[in-house]
Amino acid sequence: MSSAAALIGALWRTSCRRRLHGAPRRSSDAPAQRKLVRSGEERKPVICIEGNIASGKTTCLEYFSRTSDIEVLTEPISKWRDVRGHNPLALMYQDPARWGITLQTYVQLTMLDRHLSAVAAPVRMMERSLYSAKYIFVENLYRSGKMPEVDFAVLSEWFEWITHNISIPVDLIVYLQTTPQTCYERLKQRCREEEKVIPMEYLEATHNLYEDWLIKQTAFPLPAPVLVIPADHDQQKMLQHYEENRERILAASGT
Ligand SMILES: Nc1ncnc2c1ncn2[C@@H]1O[C@H](COP(=O)(O)OP(=O)(O)O)[C@@H](O)[C@H]1O
Ligand SMILES: Cc1cn([C@H]2C[C@H](O)[C@@H](COP(=O)(O)O)O2)c(=O)[nH]c1=O
Repeated sequence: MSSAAALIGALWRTSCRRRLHGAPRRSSDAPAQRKLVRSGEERKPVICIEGNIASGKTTCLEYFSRTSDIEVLTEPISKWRDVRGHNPLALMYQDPARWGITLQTYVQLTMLDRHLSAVAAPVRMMERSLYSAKYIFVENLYRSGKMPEVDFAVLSEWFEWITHNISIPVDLIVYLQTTPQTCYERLKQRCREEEKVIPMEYLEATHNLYEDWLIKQTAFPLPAPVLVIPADHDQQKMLQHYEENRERILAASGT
């Protein structure tokens, strides 16, 4: 893993970010805490694009990559479909109780690697995050009874160790808010082989978890403020929405 190597020689530092009065608790709010950070690098703003499966995240990232000096990191889905000749994504959809832990362990590793990789441009935009992998997908497998408790416990221990000991800065979450119906239609249109078995109920469950996390803000800590962009519209209208929100997105990221 390229970025894991970046941790070698990492420094311990004291994180002193304070919580705004009345703001929802964020996962970075722990009292002054020593965390591993990448050494010798200027910290650049990180924006995570979040949203349900097939909500339009990749399309949004493509648009920004064409029109701004932004480094775009899409999800490492090609790795989830091929790790040394195995396809943990397909295996998980075929038998979630058996392979959910396998996929989610690998997702956690590859998302961590994304967060820790060197940032080339002034701003980074990345698709999803270590946080949504845990709060949406692991949580969904567990709550739906498809992940054994012991697998959930091991993944949770890993997640908590990582987030307590490694600095994973996120400056803004952009939530592409769709209905599950919209995602279902776009999913069918995209026609990814592994996802042909996904029923509407699955998209409803992941949608509800996203809403609890990012809209109601009741489920899990927020790693950053949230900007909501309604995303049920056609592509043309979505590009307009991105344009209207460009300054807010870049301002919120501190540029
Ligand atoms: N606003 C939109 N209206 C209709 N189809 C869309 C829209 N945005 C994306 N799509 C299509 O929906 C599918 C899923 O979009 P994608 O950007 O891959 O979503 P995600 O990355 O969130 O899974 C793709 O086939 C894409 O071309
Ligand atoms: C993060 C994450 C993703 N998945 C699955 C869900 C989808 O089938 C793909 C991602 O596709 P998207 O169109 O980019 O949403 O990966 C998963 O099962 N577990 C995860 O943690």
